[in-house]
Order: sequence, then C-alpha cells, then structure tokens
Amino acid sequence: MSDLSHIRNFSIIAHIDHGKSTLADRFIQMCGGLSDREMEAQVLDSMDLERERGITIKAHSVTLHYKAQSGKTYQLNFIDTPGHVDFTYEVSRSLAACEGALLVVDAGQGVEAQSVANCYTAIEQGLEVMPVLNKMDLPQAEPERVKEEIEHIIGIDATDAVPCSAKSGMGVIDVLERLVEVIPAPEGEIDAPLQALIIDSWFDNYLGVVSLVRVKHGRVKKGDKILVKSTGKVHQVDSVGVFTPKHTDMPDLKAGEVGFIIAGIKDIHGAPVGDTLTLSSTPDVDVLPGFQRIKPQVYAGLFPVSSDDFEDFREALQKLTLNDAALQYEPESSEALGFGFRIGFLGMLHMEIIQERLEREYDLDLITTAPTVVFEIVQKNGEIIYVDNPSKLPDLSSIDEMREPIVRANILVPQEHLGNVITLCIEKRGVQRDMQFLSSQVQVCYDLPMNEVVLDFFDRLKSVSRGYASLDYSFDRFEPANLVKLDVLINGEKVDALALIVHRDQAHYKGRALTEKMKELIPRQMFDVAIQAAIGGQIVARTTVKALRKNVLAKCYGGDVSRKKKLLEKQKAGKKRMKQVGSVEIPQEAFLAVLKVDS
Ligand SMILES: Nc1nc2c(ncn2[C@@H]2O[C@H](COP(=O)(O)OP(=O)(O)OP(=O)(O)O)[C@@H](O)[C@H]2O)c(=O)[nH]1
Repeated sequence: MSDLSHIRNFSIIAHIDHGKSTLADRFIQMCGGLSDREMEAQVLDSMDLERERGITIKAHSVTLHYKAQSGKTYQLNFIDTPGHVDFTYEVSRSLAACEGALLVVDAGQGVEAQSVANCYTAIEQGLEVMPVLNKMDLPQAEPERVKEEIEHIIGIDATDAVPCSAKSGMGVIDVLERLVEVIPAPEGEIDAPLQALIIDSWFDNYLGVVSLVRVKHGRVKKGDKILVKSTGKVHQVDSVGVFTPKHTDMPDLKAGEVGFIIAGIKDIHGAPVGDTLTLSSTPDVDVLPGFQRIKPQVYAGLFPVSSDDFEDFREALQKLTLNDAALQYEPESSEALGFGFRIGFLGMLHMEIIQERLEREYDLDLITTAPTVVFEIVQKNGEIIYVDNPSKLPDLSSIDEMREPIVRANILVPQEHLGNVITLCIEKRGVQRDMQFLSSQVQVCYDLPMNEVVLDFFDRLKSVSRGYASLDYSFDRFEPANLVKLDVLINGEKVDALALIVHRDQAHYKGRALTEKMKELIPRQMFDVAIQAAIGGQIVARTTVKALRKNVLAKCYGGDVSRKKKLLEKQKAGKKRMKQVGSVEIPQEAFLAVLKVDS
C-alpha cells in the first residue's frame, strides 16, 4: 500500500456569498502559496467577469503545504466550487476528486437552500462533510442557532462545527487542524497502472488543452504517452504540475494527487471532462465513472449582428465549450435574423455570462432571442419530439398533446416572508408539496412549471423576501399543459425569432403586455410600425410605433464639424445591436421584451 496519509483532497461548498473564496484565499495566505504582494483581492476568482460579479463560476484547484501542530506536513489539494443554483453540476464534478468537503455556512445568515443541495451531493458521493461557521466577526453571528439549522435541515452532526472568520483570519488555523484530522486521506496504488479522471479541461491559447485531473492510481510524468480512453488517441505529455495557485511544473503527479496535465492536445474535444486517462502501455485500465451529461434547461438563439461574424462566432463557441461542458449549441437559421446558433444554458445567469464572454473576449456583437425551456410534444402519429425553439413547433393540427417541464423547488425562507413567497408561487402556477416549520426558517417545497422558474423567479423570490429566501430546484417531469404559440408580427410579417410558447390562460395578457413593451423598445422609424401578437390566425393585441424622422443633426447649431461627427458616430454605435427585420430596425432589448413583462 502506498503511503498517501499526508494528502487531503477537499472542496469547499457553500451558498453564494457565504465566504468560500475568502476562506480559500486565507488558506493560500497561511500556507504560503503566494506572497502578500502577489495576493490579489480574490485570487481564485480569476476571470474578470467573476471578479466583477463577485461569484465563482469555474471550479479551480489549489495545492498547498500545511505544517500541522503535530509537526506533520500535509499536502492540501482543494477545489473551489461555484455557489449559484445554475452551476450545481460543477459542484458534483469537483466533489468527485475529493474525500471531504468543508460546508461553509454564514453564521449570521444560516443555512440556505443551495448549501443543502450541495451537501446532499457530497454525502451521496461518500464524502466526509465538515461544517464551518464563517463570519463569526459579525455582531449578528448566531452560532448556536446555525448549528441547530445544520442539524435540522441538512441532518449532519454540527456539534464540532468550527467557528471562524475568513475575513479577519480568526479560527482559520482551527479549520485547517480539524480538516487534516477528520477528512480521510485518499486511497490508491502508486505502482499500479495510471488511472486518472479529468475533472476539468480548458483551452489555453499558448499551451493548448490543459486538463485538471485527479490521479486515482499510478503516476504520470513529462514524456509519458497517455491514452485518452474515450477517443482512443495517444498524446505525449509536455508537462504536469499543480496550481499553488501559480502554475507550477512538477516532476510527476502520483496516486491521490490533483493537478494539471498538458499533452499538446490541440483539438478541443480531445480531453473531455469526465474521461479517464491512462498510459498507452496499459490500455486495458478500467474507465472511471464519469459525470452525468448535463442537460441545459434554457435555450436561446444567438445571432451575429453582422453575418460576416458567423465563422468567428462558431470558433468562439467551440472554444467556450471546452471550458464549459454544460454549453451546448447547434446551428440555427432564422428568416428574420439569418444564421446563428441555438444555445442551451443551465439557467439565466449562465446565459448572461456566456453572452458577455462572447462579447468581451471574442469581440462579437450578438442578438439574443427570448430564452425558452424544452417542451415535450406528442404528435398525432404517436411520435414524441422535444422542442427548444417556439418557431419549430409543429402545426397545431398535428399535435396530440403538449407537455411542459415541471421542477421540484425547495425554498428556505424566514417565517415573516412566507406569505409573500407562497403568493409568488401561486402566481407562477405552483403546487405546494410540503411545508416544514423549523426554528427560524420555513422549508417549503413546490412543483412549478420550469418556464415560470427559469426566467425571473429567482429575482422575484429575492425581492419579495427582501433577499432572505433561498432556492434550489431540479427537473422533475413533463406534464400535459394547455400551451399555445404566440406569434409576433411586425408590419404584418411574422417574425420567427420573436415567437413564444405560453400557457393559454396567459396568452392574451402576455400578448398585450409584450406588444406594449415592444412599442417602448422599438425606436421610431420613418414610417409607422405595427406590432401585433397572434395565436394561430387570431390577432390578440396590437400597438403602433408612430413614424418620426430622427435627425440627430438638428440639435447642432453653428456648424461645429467635430461635434457633428461625434454625434453621428454615437448614433452609429447605438445602431450596432440592432437587426434589420424586413424594413424595420429592431434593437436587442425588443427581442428580450418578454423578460421585462410581469406575468
Ligand atoms: N464580515 C465578514 N465578511 C466576510 C467573511 N468571509 C467573507 N466575507 C465577505 O462576504 C462576501 C462574500 O465572500 P466570498 O468569499 O466572495 O463568497 P463566496 O461564497 O466565495 O461567493 P461566490 O464565490 O460568489 O460563490 C465578501 O464581501 C467577503 O468579504 C467573514 O468571515 N466576515
């Protein structure tokens, strides 16, 4: 048996904002991973976007050396995980590389729905879960109440939960001491054939594909020929190493360790997440259980404003999918918007992030259509199809039954906001399944149409509960529903990219609200623009954007040429995110008008 007793592989799981990244930074600082000068505010949240939004999107690993009070030095490999409900799947991937997880709970805020969901994932995967009470420096910290919540809501023993403040550093040593004591060391044979699990892969412009792996058995070093089990391809290893968090080459990676492998893989599909690596000399090694393929929940069409950008767009998507296994896409053509891609996302936050990355990192100007869920359609001929694009809905005469996806939602909310949360759930066509009163919070469980949940439910829930309610949900089943397709016509022409699938009871109201909203968003043109909503052949709502000749130069007096130029340029830039549909220019916001309509 190889001696791996000095290794601890763990993840930090927590609800968003409970302090995972701050605690991780503390670990790095205390274990000397970086000098203070190198320590940025949040080293782990390295992507610009993450820093701006202050949330962790990708899971990152860091290897540190901790000299415990017993005198023994431990190798700590920890993997940061995202806390937002959209990214639950990344959590389960990170957990597959670990023997334990720190459950970080804000001692003022208490247990929130996402911590519960992630904690169950950890327990299911057989991990040792160690509770940590963070933010103990805050006057509102109530460790006893929160311990009770951990025991009641999650059902794990919290007697020995370690109090700390990631911000001030208080108690962080105790967290490390307890961690090396309670989290088990990995098991594995260094002398066995190589068997390594790819936890994450991303594309680096200089290095090619970099894969984060957990070595289960054996060892891998520079120069080795590795075999990617699913593709059957052999690659020569250029380097292996760890993040400290700096990229640091190592002589090898051994059983029990977590680190990166670079093997000159240029094809971005050459090292799929969840795959098993071995050496080409031991091709018969068993494949490790991978990860469940993630199904996107929300689909939207994305189209380049300029059709010349289509190939760049395709390339950008190819690169993004390597970093983001959840992203799925296929080409789509729209009569109104031309060639683009239908993209599947995990949720609205995921969609916003991808859209922003495409625009910032790849400098693309894109028009996004309204997001939709997937509907199950039973056709008269008995065939079942799945529709993720309202304009692709078959003719009503050939449809036997339409079914919508239903999610099971778990909500935790303090009692004083319960009434508002229930009202919201009813408004969203929810059916209550369970309600439990706990010491300080109420746990309510609802079945809700996914269509109602993915668009704005999370934001509405936060606003009706003053930010206190938390949510976790997952797909449960398809259920028959009275659905119709709502078409939008601009100057009498149906615009396929604006079609929606809605509940019949809401169709008239939605049609009216949508056309009203679009009237505000479509700028006046040189002619009247009629906006209509229709179900089948029946027009259910109509508004008109009155004609107006917008002459920006009228504002300029005295013939100041530079000012004139500036104004014209400004107008040109303002035009960028518009799409000419027939004779009408429609701005991006109008395509997403449905998101601004209260249901
Ligand atoms: N007072 C106090 N604030 C803390 C403590 N730990 C973290 N914070 C603050 O809480 C906020 C959220 O901390 P993060 O570490 O970014 O939270 P996170 O859980 O990593 O959040 P995501 O990365 O978005 O999932 C930040 O403003 C931190 O400064 C603490 O011990 N005490």
